[in-house]
Amino acid sequence: MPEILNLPGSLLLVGCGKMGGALLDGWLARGLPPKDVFIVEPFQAMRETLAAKGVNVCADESGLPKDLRPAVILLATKPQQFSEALPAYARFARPDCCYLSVAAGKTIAAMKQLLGPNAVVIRAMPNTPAAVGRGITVFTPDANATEAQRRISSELLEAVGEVAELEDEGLLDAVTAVSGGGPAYVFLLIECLARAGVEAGLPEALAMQLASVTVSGAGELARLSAEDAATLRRNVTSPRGTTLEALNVLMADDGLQPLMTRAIAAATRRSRELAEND
Ligand SMILES: NC(=O)C1=CN([C@@H]2O[C@H](COP(=O)(O)OP(=O)(O)OC[C@H]3O[C@@H](n4cnc5c(N)ncnc54)[C@H](O)[C@@H]3O)[C@@H](O)[C@H]2O)C=CC1
Ligand SMILES: O=C(O)[C@@H]1CCC=N1
Repeated sequence: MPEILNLPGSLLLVGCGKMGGALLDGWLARGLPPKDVFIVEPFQAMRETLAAKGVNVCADESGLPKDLRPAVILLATKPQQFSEALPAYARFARPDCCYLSVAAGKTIAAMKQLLGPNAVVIRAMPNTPAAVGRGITVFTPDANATEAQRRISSELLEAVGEVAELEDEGLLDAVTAVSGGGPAYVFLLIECLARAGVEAGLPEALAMQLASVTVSGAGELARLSAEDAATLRRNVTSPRGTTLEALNVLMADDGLQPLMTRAIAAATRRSRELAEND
């Protein structure tokens, strides 16, 4: 795990909802000192929860210390809140400060329009398993980001999971569809598997336990095994056995693949739309 205690300044979080909170929890669990974290969060109940973690919290930008010099500013409001929220943070735009955005769709160019042309912006797409150190983030740095800023951003993100850097920012819309939203599809799979179990006669609590433990166990096996997903699937599928009957349904021409392809195309399209419109 990389050392994240050596940020050359404080960390400012703008918006600490589900994604900002997942990253924060991951960083705090990995030793980021709460006193070095400043958070702007308008939702009062959330501020109270955050204050209990020992971080510095305020309701808007005017509550930040005047001499604050953040090394990294995490932008984690909804994309629809960017036009209103970001201009207040333009004053931090200096070569030694980078803005790390996790917003779906919002391009580096669009953010620089709100933060000023000299702002160093890194566009990232993480996912909520970051909260338990098992996220995956893909990021694209602004052309003006220094090597040190790329490294700091990468190390922060590596502290909560795997990281890949992409030169082609245009691919981040597909990344958003696949891994940004991916946990939601997996949770839906758990829900569907459990519901189907109930419909097959199982008690609800047992069906949910079976579905949830099976999905996390299969995920862990896929992660740790030297075999690829298709081989692991075949390993479960006995000739003339039970799994084959289910897979014949799921792998039919109108089965899971065309459905998933359509779902990912729809999310990718929406991410592209968010660049311009709300
Ligand atoms: N939820 C997820 O799984 C993922 C979300 N994202 C991105 O993360 C960003 C945040 O999404 P969520 O955490 O899901 O939304 P959220 O609604 O849970 O969090 C947004 C937070 O921003 C706060 N906020 C609103 N206006 C603000 C302002 N002017 N200044 C400071 N804070 C403000 C809200 O009170 C809220 O707590 C979005 O841009 C989304 O695209 C990216 C990857 C995954
Ligand atoms: O649904 C969304 O727009 C965000 C981006 C990826 C996951 N949640």
